[in-house]
Parts: sequence; C-alpha cells; structure tokens
Amino acid sequence: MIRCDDLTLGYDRHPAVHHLSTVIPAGTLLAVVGPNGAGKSTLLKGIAGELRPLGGRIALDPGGRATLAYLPQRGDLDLSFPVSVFEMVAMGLWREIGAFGRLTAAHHERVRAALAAVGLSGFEARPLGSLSGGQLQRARFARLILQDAALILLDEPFAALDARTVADLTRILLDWQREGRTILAVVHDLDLVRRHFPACLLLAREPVAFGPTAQVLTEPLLERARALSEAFDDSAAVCHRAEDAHA
Ligand SMILES: Nc1ncnc2c1ncn2[C@@H]1O[C@H](COP(=O)(O)OP(=O)(O)OP(=O)(O)O)[C@@H](O)[C@H]1O
Repeated sequence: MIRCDDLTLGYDRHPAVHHLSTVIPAGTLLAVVGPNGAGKSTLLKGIAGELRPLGGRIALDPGGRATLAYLPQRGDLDLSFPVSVFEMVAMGLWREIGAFGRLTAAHHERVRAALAAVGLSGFEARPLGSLSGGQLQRARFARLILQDAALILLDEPFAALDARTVADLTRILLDWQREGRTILAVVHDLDLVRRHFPACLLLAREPVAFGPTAQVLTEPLLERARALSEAFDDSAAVCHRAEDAHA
C-alpha cells in the first residue's frame, strides 16, 4: 500500500528523514517510534502529501491519497471558532457531500453513531472549545470514523490522555484494523506498542528497524536509535546522499 524508495524528507533542504526504503503492506497496523526529533511527524506529513520529498519517492496504491485520513498532532483545530461538536464531527463527511452539501437524515444518524462509538453521545450541541483534551481527541476520532479512509495516519494520537481514553481510542484503532484499513500511528508509549501494534518502524532520522514489533523493540535497537539521534547534526546543511541522487 505504501512504498518508500530511498526517501528523504526535510525542511529547507535540511533532511529530517533520511533514505527510507520500505514497503508497508495494506492492512498493516504500524507504530512509528523513535526519539524526539527522529522524523516521525515528518514521515507522516510526507505520506499525507503535505511535504514534498527532497529525494526518492513515496508511492501509494491507486486512489491512495483520495482515501487517506491524516490526524496531525493536536493544534489543527481553532477552538475559538464557534462550532459545535456535531458540526466538527460531520466535517468527516465532506468527501461525500462536499463543502456546502446538505446533511440527510442518514448522515445525521451516522454522525450520531460515530459520536456514540467514541463515547460522546449527548455532546452534539456542545461548543468545541468547551471540551476537555480527552473529549476533544474523542471528537477528532469520531470525525475520522466518518472519513472512512483506507489509510489512516495518526500523529501522537494518545499523547496527554488518561488511561481510559487511551483504552477506548485503542479499541477504535483495532476495529479499523479488523476492517482491513492501513494505520500508521506515531506512539511514544512502547508498552502500548508492544500490546497492540503487530508491526513497528523505529526511526532515528534514518530507519533503524522495521518489522514485527517484538523484533524491532529490542534494547540494542532502541539503544542504537538513541545513539544515532544524539549524534545527528541538526544543522547539517544538505543531504549529500540526496544531492548525489539528484546529480
Ligand atoms: N516545519 C519545520 N521546519 C523546520 N524544521 C522542522 C519543521 N518540522 C520539524 N522540523 C525538524 O525536523 C526534525 C524532525 O522533526 P519531527 O517533528 O518529524 O520529529 P518527531 O520524531 O515527530 O519528534 P517528536 O517525537 O519530538 O514529536 C526536527 O529536527 C525538527 O526540528
């Protein structure tokens, strides 16, 4: 479903992810892990099409980006904007109905079902800005449910949430996996990754390991990721291997 060939992603020609070559099969539930600054968010942005590769390429299955949902780290919502929980969650239907389309009774029912699935029944009329952090993340998941995407990219979906919320949202992730969707999630809690994610990509600007979680999250590989990350020169001007590839 996702194929990266010698992919380099970065900002202003400064590489943040180096030379990643990997194939992530459709239906994979993959945790993207690594130290701070390892390039995890950058990789998701690249796959989502928000960042053009500095080198190499990313290929998605036909229709890939058309059926992609991307949940960036929190901060993508303007909470001062006067919008209700119902209205925000209903935005997940925009591909179906267009920006100015009218919601049918069936659409209303689907929004209510998505809210029920994330435990937010009864919150329909609440202003978005009045939700707690955990409730807001539940609402963002409800919107994702309605997007009905084949490929779902989640950037730190469980950060700063209590155990109950993490457990509820993890259940939704596992439902998506059972439905055959491909899911990539940036996760810092390695115990959670070990419990629920069959596959793992360990990044430290470059890929350190990719494969079954038990084989990736080993102490030597984690130590290698830490060492690589600490040794990385953030001010390196350009990616010379990318330069070579373009020469
Ligand atoms: N918009 C940007 N402009 C310039 N540099 C950026 C930008 N976004 C990220 N970077 C840099 O790219 C590198 C990788 O950042 P990224 O956010 O992808 O890491 P991460 O693995 O998601 O980190 P964390 O776990 O801390 O969220 C970092 O050095 C970061 O400072």
